[in-house]
Amino acid sequence: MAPGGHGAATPLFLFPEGASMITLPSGMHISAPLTPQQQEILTPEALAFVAELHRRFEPRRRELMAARGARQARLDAGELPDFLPQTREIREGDWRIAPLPQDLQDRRVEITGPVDRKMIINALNSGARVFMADFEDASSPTWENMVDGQINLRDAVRREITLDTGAKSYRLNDQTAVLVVRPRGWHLPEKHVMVDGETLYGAFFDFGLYFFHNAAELLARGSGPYFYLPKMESHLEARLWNDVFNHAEQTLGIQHGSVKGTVLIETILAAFEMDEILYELREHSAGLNCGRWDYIFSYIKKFRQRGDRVLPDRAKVSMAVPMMSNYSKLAIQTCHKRGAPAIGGMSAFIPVKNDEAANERAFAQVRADKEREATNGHDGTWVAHPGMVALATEVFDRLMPTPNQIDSGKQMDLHITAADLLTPPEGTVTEEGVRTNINVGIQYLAAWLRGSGAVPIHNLMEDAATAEISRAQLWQWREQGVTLEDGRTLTPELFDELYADETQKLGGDFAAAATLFRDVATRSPLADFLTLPGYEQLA
Ligand SMILES: CC(=O)SCCNC(=O)CCNC(=O)[C@H](O)C(C)(C)COP(=O)(O)OP(=O)(O)OC[C@H]1O[C@@H](n2cnc3c(N)ncnc32)[C@H](O)[C@@H]1OP(=O)(O)O
Ligand SMILES: O=CC(=O)O
Ligand SMILES: [Mg+2]
Repeated sequence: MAPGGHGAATPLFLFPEGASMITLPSGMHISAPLTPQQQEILTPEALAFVAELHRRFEPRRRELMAARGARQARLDAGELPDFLPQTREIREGDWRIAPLPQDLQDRRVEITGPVDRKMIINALNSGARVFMADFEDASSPTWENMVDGQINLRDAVRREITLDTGAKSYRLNDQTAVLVVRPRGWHLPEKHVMVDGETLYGAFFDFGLYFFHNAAELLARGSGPYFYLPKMESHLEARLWNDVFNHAEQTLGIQHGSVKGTVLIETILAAFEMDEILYELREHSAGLNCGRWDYIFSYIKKFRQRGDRVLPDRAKVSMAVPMMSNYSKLAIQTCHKRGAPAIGGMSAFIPVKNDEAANERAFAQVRADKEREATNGHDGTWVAHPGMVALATEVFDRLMPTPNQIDSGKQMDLHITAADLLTPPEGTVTEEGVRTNINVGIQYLAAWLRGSGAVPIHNLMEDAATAEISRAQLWQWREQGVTLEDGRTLTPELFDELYADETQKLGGDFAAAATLFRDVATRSPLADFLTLPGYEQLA
């Protein structure tokens, strides 16, 4: 326990200049400077709420992370995932999630983006039905990004968010997107905050602060505290979120069931527990989403030791390959059986400046992706850029004339087996694929270390999930000594040669990122997330 114990309040001296002394809840320490604006978010009451989340739920979070490790050991030993025998009754039972609130009935286009002030305003004004404000894949978790993101969201909820850059002035339109917030996943610490001598985890920090400051206000404005829940690997992890929601509602006197969570099915293990995840959250559920990029990453990570589960070049693992299409159709079927929306995923194509032909190709790729999703039965989709909102809206308006397709009957006759989810697609690994992963991974990490969590690289949106694919593929290909399309084996020596060539092309500015990237792409055992060693280096 930290000095002061539970009984006494802990004083904190703040810096830089102009900062005052605030009182922290007993047992809490913050090792970061706070601006006066940040103190409006990190109030003693809000921090006490967050500390209580830690005290109640941290032991279970830790157990669940240990369970992930134990499961990985079984997968490394050759076990394959399957639907759980012990939850058969839930899968076969006749139940539905609680009715959706009015403003989550029609989610045909959702824009995502970091919690940056300008981008929040642009996203809310973009014409999308929903904006997912992201503390996760799209954000580098610097202290400033995380705390200033809370300031920005508080102002957005109250429609007081503005920005004047000198060049341009930003204000909210009369009609704006519904706000949904994605807190960090269960695995990511918030190293600047300690409670009773233990590190606080990002999920408690992000959820707790947003809920504390905004839940009542959102409800008073006819919306609610809505969340996207990332990177879960089991229904027990969903149960923990549900218990956090119950506790948060009770503590602040918010009506039970007001919180709505949309779970990203973005791990191969969660794909086997979609019914169970919806069931755990049934009073707080707003459906599922196909987080395709982390899903691919998870497949590689979970089967890292298996030569029979090696994926081809990243660019060849599209949503059209059977394993990905089966996963998305199973999500649609599972959700619709339970009265829940099944939201599609993110095409990485973004508008291309100064190259009309490439721009047209990007739009054609996004159109094809959204048409596939709408035709299959998804109830909405994600776009990465305001320039793609109109296109995705046109596709869903054309192919989904109703607010959602929950009662469409699409995919209801489908029978997806474990093999349908697990069989890797055909395709080769090429030298170009190896080089691209090295190049993009290093460029992304360099941006991330500078505080940008989503960046355009080679005309594609790159974020933490896509970077994870790059480095996990390299790790597995090198570890397995994969045979390249040209017949060569990817030995450590060949990897070193290609790596040296790519880093030399990038130049010295990328040295720190290159060193970190090499570490997470080659060191054994494979790091669970590149953001964990990365976070140690983040200012
Ligand atoms: C795997 C997953 O988890 S997907 C979800 C997580 N990933 C994301 O959310 C990525 C979101 N997208 C982005 O961050 C950005 O679109 C990027 C980084 C890919 C490209 O950004 P930029 O290079 O700045 O794009 P560009 O220069 O074309 O932007 C034009 C305008 O649109 C704005 N814009 C671009 N993307 C977004 C967005 N997602 N939300 C809000 N505004 C946006 C820019 O801020 C800029 O505004 P301005 O004209 O007022 O200055
Ligand atoms: O979070 C989304 C993903 O694709 O990963
Ligand atoms: Mg993701």
